[in-house]
Amino acid sequence: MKNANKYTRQYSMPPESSWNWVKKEYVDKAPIWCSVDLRDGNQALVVPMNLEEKLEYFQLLVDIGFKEIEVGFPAASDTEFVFLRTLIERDLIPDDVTIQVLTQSRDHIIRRTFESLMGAKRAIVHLYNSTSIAQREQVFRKPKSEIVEIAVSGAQLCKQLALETPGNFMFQYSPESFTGTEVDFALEVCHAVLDVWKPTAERPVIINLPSTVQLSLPHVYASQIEYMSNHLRDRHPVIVSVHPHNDRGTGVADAELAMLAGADRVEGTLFGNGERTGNVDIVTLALNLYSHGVEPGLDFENLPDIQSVVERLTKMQVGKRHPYAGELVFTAFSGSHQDAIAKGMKWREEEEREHWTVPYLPIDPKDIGREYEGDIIRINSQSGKGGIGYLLEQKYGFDLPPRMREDLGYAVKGVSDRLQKELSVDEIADIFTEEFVNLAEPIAFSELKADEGAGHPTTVTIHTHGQTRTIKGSGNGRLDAVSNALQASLGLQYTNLTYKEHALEVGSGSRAVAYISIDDAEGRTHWGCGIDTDIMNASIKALFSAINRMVVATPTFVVQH
Ligand SMILES: CC(=O)SCCNC(=O)CCNC(=O)[C@H](O)C(C)(C)COP(=O)(O)OP(=O)(O)OC[C@H]1O[C@@H](n2cnc3c(N)ncnc32)[C@H](O)[C@@H]1OP(=O)(O)O
Ligand SMILES: CC(C)C(=O)C(=O)O
Ligand SMILES: [Mg+2]
Repeated sequence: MKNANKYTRQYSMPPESSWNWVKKEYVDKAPIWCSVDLRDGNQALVVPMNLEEKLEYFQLLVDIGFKEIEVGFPAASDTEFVFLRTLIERDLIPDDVTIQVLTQSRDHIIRRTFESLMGAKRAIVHLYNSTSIAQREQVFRKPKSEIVEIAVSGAQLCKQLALETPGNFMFQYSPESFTGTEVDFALEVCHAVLDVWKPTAERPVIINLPSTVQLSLPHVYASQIEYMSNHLRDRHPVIVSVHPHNDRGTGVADAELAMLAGADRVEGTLFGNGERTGNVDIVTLALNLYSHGVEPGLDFENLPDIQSVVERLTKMQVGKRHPYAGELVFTAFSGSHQDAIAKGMKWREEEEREHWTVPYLPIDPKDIGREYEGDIIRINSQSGKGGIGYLLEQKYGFDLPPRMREDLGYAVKGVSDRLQKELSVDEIADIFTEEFVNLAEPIAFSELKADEGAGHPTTVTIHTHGQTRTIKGSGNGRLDAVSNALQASLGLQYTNLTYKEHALEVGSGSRAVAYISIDDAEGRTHWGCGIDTDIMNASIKALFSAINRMVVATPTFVVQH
């Protein structure tokens, strides 16, 4: 990059820092949440929401549990004005929800804002003007004293109109572009406004300190917030609020560190919609708290439904890697992650632990309405036996022996690699069936007859090379007898027969499944699986499957006729 010297840092550290927030390990209580989706989010949409869409969005925010909702900038347009009038006239604002409206510090805009509030039982009137060096120099072209005057005159008019308008009004002031403002000057403007509004315990004032544009690392913002919180005269009737944006990609960090530094309240939007790179994402903030065992006070138990409503109304898409909500954020494709997740889930079931500690999954996806199947483990050519076996067990009930999982794993990865695509559980089950289950080529099992006498004498009917044959054998059990008959009659050579069986509880009808491995003359292991309503037939089919895999893998072998 040739032009780095074109840029310089545009923020200032506060005159002093106590750094007390650094010593706090985590945020131990939820802040007061304020949604600004309907204002900051809406003003940044290519096509802002219409009346019906705003009404639906408002209801969504109420259902999630927001108690403070900035419903718009009523002086900005007819749609904004009519929306607020509709909320008031149709009595759509629940008693425990306070609406908030934004206004510039300009006479006619403040007056229009109060007109829009006629009949509201309660509201927060949010007044702002820009205070940063850049805005003072370039936009307003005014000295500090005149910037203070803009804020003070607006605050005075708000106070006067609040007295003249029926309803219960609370005030909020934002030194907009706070992060580009000298912190002491921001403090001076806020004090001037507070001197007009005179907050009390019964009627507190909100001082909102936005990172209108993120200019610094998050610890700088936290230090600025801490300084403001510590130096506001008469701090207690003041609610310190933050309003982070996300220009440097650290909106969440800004909000979290600001809470450690003394912020009582956070303004943000669902999934971070908002100007440029967006406002801070309240979903992420709330679920970050939740993942530390702190009740966030907002209900995201059905996040996928909330997301689809937001996407439909805003016509914006939530990214696939977006924290908590993105399609892929609980998904492990890679083998070692899948293996650890599968083992962690099993361990959790066995140990019955209270706290969630499954590797790679910061929270239980089920808590926010996500499914395990199709959400957590997905299979491509980077996947491993652990994940593949886990999926097959979860959906189809096959509890494969570990070494057989390995063989299946290679078969599945091979298909995914060849086709260059992800495979579904059903496709994995098809590969498993095709490659390992009830294989009947070149040797098919037909019938078993238990003969009389010691040593489990057995007659087996088989089909091979278009012929039906009857072969006999005996052994230390029925399966051993069948195996001996096959080895003696067909010239097969193998050793080390291993065996596992279980009932197949998934799916209709009760069936048994058996897994068998054999080692051929060169020491290679071949696995087979058999499924049948009868456990003995299942084992024999598993043996035939293993033998058939061995025969197919040994092109030089000829079945004796
Ligand atoms: C960081 C934020 O998100 S702040 C919120 C921003 N949101 C919006 O602006 C969305 C809604 N806004 C609008 O629809 C329009 O801006 C309106 C209707 C409010 C006002 O429209 P207009 O008066 O036509 O235009 P505009 O907003 O460009 O006004 C600019 C003037 O207001 C002044 N101004 C801007 N903001 C403020 C403020 N907060 N307080 C006082 N004066 C302000 C500017 O200095 C400029 O003054 P000038 O006329 O002397 O040059
Ligand atoms: C109006 C203010 C609070 C704002 O949206 C911002 O500064 O980002
Ligand atoms: Mg904003």
